[in-house]
Amino acid sequence: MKGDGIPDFHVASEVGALRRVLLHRPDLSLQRLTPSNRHRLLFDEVLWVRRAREDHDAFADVLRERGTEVLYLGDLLSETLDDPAARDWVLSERLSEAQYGSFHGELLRALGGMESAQLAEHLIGGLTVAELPFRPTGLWAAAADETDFVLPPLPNHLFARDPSAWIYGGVMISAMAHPARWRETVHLKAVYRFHPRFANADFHTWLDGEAHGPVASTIEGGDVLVVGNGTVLVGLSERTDGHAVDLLARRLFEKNAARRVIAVRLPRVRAYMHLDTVMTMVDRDAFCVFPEVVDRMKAWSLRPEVDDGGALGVQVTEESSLFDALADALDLDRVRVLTTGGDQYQAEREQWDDGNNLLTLEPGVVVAYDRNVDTNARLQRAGIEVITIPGSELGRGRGGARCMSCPIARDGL
Ligand SMILES: NC(=O)NCCC[C@H](N)C(=O)O
Repeated sequence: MKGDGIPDFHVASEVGALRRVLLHRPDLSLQRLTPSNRHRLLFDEVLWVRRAREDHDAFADVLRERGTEVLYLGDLLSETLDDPAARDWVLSERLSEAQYGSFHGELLRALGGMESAQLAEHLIGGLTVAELPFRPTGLWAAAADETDFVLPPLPNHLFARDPSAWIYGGVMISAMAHPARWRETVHLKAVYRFHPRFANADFHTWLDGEAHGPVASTIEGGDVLVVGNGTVLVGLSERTDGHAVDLLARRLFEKNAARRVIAVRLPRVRAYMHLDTVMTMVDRDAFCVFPEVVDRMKAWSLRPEVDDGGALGVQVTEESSLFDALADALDLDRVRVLTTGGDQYQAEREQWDDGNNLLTLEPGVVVAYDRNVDTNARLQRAGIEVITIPGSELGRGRGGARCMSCPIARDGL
């Protein structure tokens, strides 16, 4: 708890005043995105990085002007690496002997000797053969070009929402679905375990980024909405499956952090990779949704259930209406459903450009990309204050204001 009386780490809702948020400023990793590697790295286009950085700074300014403390992952990781134990842990997680065989030891020594800021920059931004301070040996090195990556760039750190998510009094480290994003969670784990700001703080770790059980299952933060009042809404999507949600629900129920998890099933396609690409909460009683997908989603409620032997289980009940279930969970008569703007073509375009992916700063105040004019106008007509930021560069990796932010302290409803 800081002097402002707000818990450092507690996210009690989707729309209560946003107090602290984690962002990642566009960096070296995006400079290494090319037409030939962008698909593997889950981007649809390359970015004009300088402009993306300016636009991202404008986003951070909006947050600060509204009283939100902005933390940057690059800074936190660099500060974390000042601790020798943290540095050893990160390097041992990132570099296995199996992967780097012939020059593993030399690489460990080279990275271990870097300044923290430089090491953080390369862990996120990648390291090329040309940047190695030694001549690597072995077949891989003999066959590699100077521009090949020894450490791959991780441009999707821009989308801070996904590798970890704060849910009530704890954090979920995601089990990421795509190899291009697997390594991100090492950095988040290191920060939450070792950084002085987090290391001695009192919070739960709901999931630790492991593969869950015999069937490897995955979950990402973009699928998790902390709707409040003891409820969490989770998407079963291209990235998140039911095993991980079952486990998350059980962990939340064990600590009485939540009473209900509502799960919805999305089509498994890239345009709707996470729930927050088609649905975000914008006010105490309102959601902004892409109806073509959301209207067809099946929904289930998960609640804690204690058996005769006293063991905690999870009871699953199918819901007939997602929005009735949400109204019930939020103690409302009904919720308002605000849809993507424009005709059918424009709505599909605006969904693709993250028109529904809004970051709510307080009830009824959202940050949105400027380009989604029809959706933004519709929100304004419904009484929502829309603060716009430029989206033409930042949106090229398919993420909006919500995707680019990881709230770590937020008030309740
Ligand atoms: N929550 C989100 O929807 N995040 C957007 C992630 C975009 C990133 N390029 C990805 O494909 O994982």
